[in-house]
Amino acid sequence: MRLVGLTGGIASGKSTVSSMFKHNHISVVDADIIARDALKKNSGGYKKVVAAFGPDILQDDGQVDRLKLGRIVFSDASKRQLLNRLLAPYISSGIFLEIFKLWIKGHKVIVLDIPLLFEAKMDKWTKPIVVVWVDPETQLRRLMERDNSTEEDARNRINAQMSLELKKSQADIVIDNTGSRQDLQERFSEVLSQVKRPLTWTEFWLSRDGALSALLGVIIGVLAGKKLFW
Ligand SMILES: CC(C)(COP(=O)(O)OP(=O)(O)OC[C@H]1O[C@@H](n2cnc3c(N)ncnc32)[C@H](O)[C@@H]1O)[C@@H](O)C(=O)NCCC(=O)NCCS
Ligand SMILES: Nc1ncnc2c1ncn2[C@@H]1O[C@H](COP(=O)(O)OP(=O)(O)OP(=O)(O)O)[C@@H](O)[C@H]1O
Repeated sequence: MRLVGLTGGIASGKSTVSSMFKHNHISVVDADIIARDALKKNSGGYKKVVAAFGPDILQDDGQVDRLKLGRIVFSDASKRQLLNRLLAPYISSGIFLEIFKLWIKGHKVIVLDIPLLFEAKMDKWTKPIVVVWVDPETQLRRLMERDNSTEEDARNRINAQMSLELKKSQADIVIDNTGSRQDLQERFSEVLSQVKRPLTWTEFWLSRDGALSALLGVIIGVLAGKKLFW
């Protein structure tokens, strides 16, 4: 099994690239969706977060007001670390559960779309690591346009993450998404062929089919050994 890490900065284009993988029938595990589930009303993560941040972060319907919580944690590093600490166990177990479900189904290449791949030290599980990079001005403009946010809010969110330059330096593959969507599509086609190249032996043994072949080999070996000795 090949676990491809897909990461980048906020609004650098991870979800756009992730949709391209899905269109090409490659499974994607989306950490943002798992993180959203971890904050759903009455879940374990929700209870811990409400206990720590107080009922002021709730909407009238009892759900977490994500905009409000976002404003708090993206402008205060210690509160952000607290939120990360509370949700991390739910997010990582959610990611591993999704990987396991796809492994059972026999998927051989799985893309992990994890914004905080490096920050959460999950990069050690993935190879290759694809970083979607964008120049700082384009990143700020796209973020403000997409979220309809002020420059201050957008800068706070960008500064809450490890620098995109550092992420780029630790990548196996960099996708520069500063240009047009057409440019991105062209670069994506090159990356897709790298991601889909044949599995290495190690990756094969880690896949469901590889593990079953190994098990079958052991069973045949044991049976053949028994026949020889009895
Ligand atoms: C603070 C929250 C409620 C804000 O929700 P909101 O709907 O406004 O944003 P959303 O969840 O869609 O995240 C948008 C982007 O923000 C960035 N981001 C999210 N959480 C963090 C964080 N803790 N630190 C740095 N960047 C973050 C990511 O690039 C993400 O793609 C939410 O982001 C959250 O619960 N974050 C903590 C969980 C987490 O770490 N998520 C990232 C998954 S690896
Ligand atoms: N090449 C491009 N040209 C123009 N707009 C783009 C391009 N790529 C992405 N966008 C737009 O930029 C915005 C950010 O992209 P996207 O949502 O894919 O980023 P992201 O990295 O997934 O963000 P987040 O970290 O918040 O999840 C979106 O509005 C998207 O439509």
